[in-house]
Amino acid sequence: MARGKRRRQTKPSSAPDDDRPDVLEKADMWNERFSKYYKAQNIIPEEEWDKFMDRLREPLPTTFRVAGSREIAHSLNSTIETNYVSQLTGATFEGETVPPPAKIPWYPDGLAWQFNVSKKVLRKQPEFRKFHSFLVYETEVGNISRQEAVSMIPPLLLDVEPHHKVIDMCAAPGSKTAQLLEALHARDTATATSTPPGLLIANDSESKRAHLLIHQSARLPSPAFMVTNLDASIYPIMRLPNSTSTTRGKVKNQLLFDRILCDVPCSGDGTLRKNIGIWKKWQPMDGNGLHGLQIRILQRAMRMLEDDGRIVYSTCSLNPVENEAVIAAALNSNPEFELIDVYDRLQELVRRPGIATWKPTVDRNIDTSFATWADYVASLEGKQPAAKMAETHWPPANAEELGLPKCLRIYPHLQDTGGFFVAVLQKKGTSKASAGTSERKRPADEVADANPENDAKKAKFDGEGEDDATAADVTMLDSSEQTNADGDAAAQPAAPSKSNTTAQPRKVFDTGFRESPYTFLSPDDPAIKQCMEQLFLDPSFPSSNVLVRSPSGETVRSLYLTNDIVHAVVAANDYTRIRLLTCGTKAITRQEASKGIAAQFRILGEGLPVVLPYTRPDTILEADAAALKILLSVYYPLSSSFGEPFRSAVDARETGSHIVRFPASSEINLTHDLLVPLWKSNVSISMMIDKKAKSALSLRLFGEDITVAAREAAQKNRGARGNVPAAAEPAPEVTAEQAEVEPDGEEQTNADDDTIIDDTINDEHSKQNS
Ligand SMILES: C[S@@+](CC[C@H](N)C(=O)[O-])C[C@H]1O[C@@H](n2cnc3c(N)ncnc32)[C@H](O)[C@@H]1O
Repeated sequence: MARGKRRRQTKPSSAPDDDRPDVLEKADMWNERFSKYYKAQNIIPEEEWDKFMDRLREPLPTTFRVAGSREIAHSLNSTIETNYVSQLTGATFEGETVPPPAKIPWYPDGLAWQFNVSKKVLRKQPEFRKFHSFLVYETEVGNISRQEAVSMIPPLLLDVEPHHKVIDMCAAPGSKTAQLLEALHARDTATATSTPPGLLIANDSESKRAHLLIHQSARLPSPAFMVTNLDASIYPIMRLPNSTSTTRGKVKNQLLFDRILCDVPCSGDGTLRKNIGIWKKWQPMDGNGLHGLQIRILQRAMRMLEDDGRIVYSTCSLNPVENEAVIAAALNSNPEFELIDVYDRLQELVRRPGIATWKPTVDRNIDTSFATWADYVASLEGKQPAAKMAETHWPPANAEELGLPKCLRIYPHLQDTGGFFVAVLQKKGTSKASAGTSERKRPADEVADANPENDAKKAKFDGEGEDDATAADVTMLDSSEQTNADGDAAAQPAAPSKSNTTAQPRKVFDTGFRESPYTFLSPDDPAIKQCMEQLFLDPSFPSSNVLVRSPSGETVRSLYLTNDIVHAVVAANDYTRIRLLTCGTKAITRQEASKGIAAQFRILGEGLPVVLPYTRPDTILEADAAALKILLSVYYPLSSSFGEPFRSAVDARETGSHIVRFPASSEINLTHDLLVPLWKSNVSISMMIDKKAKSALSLRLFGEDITVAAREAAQKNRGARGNVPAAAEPAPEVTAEQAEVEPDGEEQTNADDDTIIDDTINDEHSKQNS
């Protein structure tokens, strides 16, 4: 049976290559210090210890979440249930039954799944191989998110609503960010993106990882999204313009957040089942060393929270020093906060309560003999304590009063998951999940804190006196110390103003920051007018929220759409100070002039859901399943390849960007209308979505990949295997003129190149502390 198949075993000398990742030397899955440390913490009952350790040595099941808008998610979920689970039920491999995917019992609406098969089964068992291709392609287009089950918990407990201002303090690579973005977009339909009134800022201090967030978010384009690249422990104050401010922070017009996720960097020992290298490397001083940063990030979040807001703190570590000790220290330094009891949430999730006693080790050999910090200091007889030890590593005297059992501890042996810790915090006296901004009077201690004399003692981040982090809370970092991607400190010119833009020139704070400026176009900018005309956009198009990424806005190439609050934040803050990597969604691009066609704007594949609500409905072309099949299987079909009435409708159009609708049809398993951008050249048309999206669509609708890319890949594979190629595939009819616009995205892939089990993008802890 499958569990036995997945158990890691000593590697037999004849093990085939494709089994290697599942096979480990037994000695690699033992760490004396780990066992000694966690036995001392008494977090696992004695009678469960062996089960706990055994489960840690087993590979983690593959888990995924059905993502995207509610409508799309539910229809894809029923495809999984009806098409795949039924086919996979009773599947066998090498004489043994392989269990089909099963729903994760506690995930809302049954939208998360898990399955437990080896790579060998995925590659060689025909039904699983097909399911695997489906998962790879749907992941590529953002309809499925491969994510560890426990990692799905924090966003669920944050209860994000479309009007919330949300920040994900340590967001990369972004699996939780994607969940938060989906919650913000809960009102999206199957075809169109809503424009939520709220905002999500995803932040990560590591530049390369922060760029991953941009890649990830392209899967769910949002006008409400921003990415910043800052140290979360000293996250600067952001302002809102006077007219937009709905908040009453200590600093005038400060942007405060309704929801904050602190999924902090941690030792990651809860991911042992996935990151097996941790068995060798684990040592307790890593957790001791991260404890201070973890506290500072949480304290910073507390200062950025709206009165009735909510913070979720999480780690994938089992170590109380990174968990309860951090919560206790943060609560004691901010007594206006409390833990929320979430025991009534996600009821089928088996969890254990947080603990109020633990024993930090003062060295790597697991010396947990000191009951208190005072005992430890006394033992030093005047010598300096070890650098990594602080009083907050120990349980505080008031640990029992802090309600630490309200935290959630997830252990691998309880429900076949990774290990995880989650705590939910709010300000005292505020309701659990209240929505909107608060009219509650600020507590007296906060009013006292707002005293300018107190502020004078506050540490400064950017020299403007904007940061309200106390010196005790933060490690100071001069902006010049913040590294940019290139480590280069070349000066960036300030964004010059231009008559037709709304951007004002501002001081450049971080001269090492090399991103291009964000310039909002004036609503009557000629480029916007031209774009609205060419793309048949309705006057309701939010032309005041269109930005370009160029110093003065004169080279209008790609147009980004934002919502009002993102516009307000960009307008009121210097983008270099907040190290803004992206904001809004890239929706439209200018197609440079080519033979016979003047430069024109076109809608990007990923931008269509955002632009669609503003497109005049009478300008959308209608087509049928036969036309879709041609558009998927040929790169640049001639209009004469299509049947009527689509053919005449296309012929009647000008060259340029158009939108086509394929109505829902049970004939091809199309549960909702499908809308895609088209490009019409002089003689042909092409569908402007990337190759992977085409393959995903083809698999979903026709049960096979009929795309040119798949045929080419199959031919290449046959060639590589030295087989005589099958009869030549019909070559698409392409001329140089037809090929003037490439469908979005250049990547060409074969489902077999990519393994859902090995999704390194989502391997959130492998590099987090690098
Ligand atoms: C646990 S991972 C986050 C995983 C992410 N939330 C997800 O679900 O995909 C922690 C992240 O914190 C980032 N990080 C480390 N120190 C940081 C700091 N001082 N400020 C902000 N981010 C930090 C790391 O680069 C890493 O990406």
